[in-house]
Amino acid sequence: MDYISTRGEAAALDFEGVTLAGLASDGGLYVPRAWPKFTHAEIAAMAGLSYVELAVRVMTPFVAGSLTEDELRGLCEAAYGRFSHKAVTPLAQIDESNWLLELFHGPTLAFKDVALQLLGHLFERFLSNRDTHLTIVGATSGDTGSAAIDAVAGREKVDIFMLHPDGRVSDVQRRQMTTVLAPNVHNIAIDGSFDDAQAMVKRMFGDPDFAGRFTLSAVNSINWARLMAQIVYYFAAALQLGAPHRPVAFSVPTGNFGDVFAGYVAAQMGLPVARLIVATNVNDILHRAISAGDYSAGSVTPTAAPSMDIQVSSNFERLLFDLEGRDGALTAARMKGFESTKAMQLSPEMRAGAEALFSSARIDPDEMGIAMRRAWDEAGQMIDPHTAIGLGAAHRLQDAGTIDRAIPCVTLATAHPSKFRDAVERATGLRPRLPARVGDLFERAEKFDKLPGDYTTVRDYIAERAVPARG
Ligand SMILES: Cc1ncc(COP(=O)(O)O)c(C=O)c1O
Ligand SMILES: N[C@@H](CCOP(=O)(O)O)C(=O)O
Repeated sequence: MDYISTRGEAAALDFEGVTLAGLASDGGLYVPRAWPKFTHAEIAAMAGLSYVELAVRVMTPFVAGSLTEDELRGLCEAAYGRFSHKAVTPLAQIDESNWLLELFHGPTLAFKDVALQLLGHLFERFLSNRDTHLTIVGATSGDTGSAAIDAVAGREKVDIFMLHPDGRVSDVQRRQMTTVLAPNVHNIAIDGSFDDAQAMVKRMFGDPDFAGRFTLSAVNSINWARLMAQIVYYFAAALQLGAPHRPVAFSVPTGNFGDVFAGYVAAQMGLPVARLIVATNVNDILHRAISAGDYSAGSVTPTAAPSMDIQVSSNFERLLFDLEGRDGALTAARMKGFESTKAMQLSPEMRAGAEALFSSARIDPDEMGIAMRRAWDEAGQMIDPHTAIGLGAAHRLQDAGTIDRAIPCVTLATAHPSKFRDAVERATGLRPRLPARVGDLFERAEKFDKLPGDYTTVRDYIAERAVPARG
């Protein structure tokens, strides 16, 4: 399998190459040259497999040439052995038409663990034969940071520099990052939003004074390996609900468009996905893009679902590339236009292409609260604000008849409610308890530095501490 850049200029790489590179050198994102396909019979034969075996089946086409099936199995066993539920991503039914896909049984209680636990092992495997020290630079609105830090803390040959927006992550999220005192972990709180942090990270990859001095990599969903691992749980959920003999819809709380793009890939691979609901909070660029073709970034409004307080969604570029007929030059021109004006209109053909699979909804705070209370009152399920936005969107589109109630609809439960205790308590009057596995999080010392939201200051801070590339 080889991978090409959405902007058409960077050299094609194999799976090992894209995992270590993170972002393509032309500023684009790597995607497989063609989507691998499974037949109906191949998907039917996946029913009943353990999560690890399913992961091996689904991901083998993507890693071909870089890992053997047995090597991939070993890495998946190590990654998913740390989950607290045997099913890894269990399903919970909440009414006749709706299910929650619980993606929060990993070490840091959010869906990011599913991909980042594996990514930590992939880095170690690919670095084992190289005389290279990896410098990971990442941006987080809370969950990617904690999951990535857990996955790489203490590993040799890796340093991680994680930027989070100061004061805009929950106390649990912040402490899950800042109480990890391993010497290879560097937390930076920047004055600004997640989008500011993400823009700085992307700029570092393209900055010759910086990128040329270090071996940079990414843990954000710009790194293809992140998305690859997230495809698996769409298969896991759909197979349990009758796929491939029955289509299944998914509602996905969305910020950087990574999780829902993994669902899109599952559909390209042959999984019968009836519909993908793009569920946003008031930071609704993706809802406007899907429903009206308007991909224009406004300013970011802090909300009770802070991990989705995003107005520039990295992975939308991967969808644009497909909607543009996989034309790298057209995609590059679109993205450069967006980078300078912060606005982009989708053509009628692109809108039609997106609408064939995606629907969207923007869920405001009161509707989010209603979804939380309803899940608790009707199904005894305490859900986090992000999950509530997904579930609220599913309810809205079912009530409108856009999603047929006869089709099972799976909302991705992306975080454990205890990560957002204050928001859950405000909405429901119930305060979720922290699971025992987070231990003495609130007794531990924190370590992080605060920096202004200024690119040069942040870049120089990292450059002073990172290990230079050899040779
Ligand atoms: C809890 C939670 N839900 C949803 C999202 C949105 O996922 P994505 O950015 O992949 O769209 C995030 C962060 O990305 C998150 O941390
Ligand atoms: N919500 C995310 C934002 C970063 O998204 P990513 O999926 O691209 O890493 C977070 O929790 O940090």
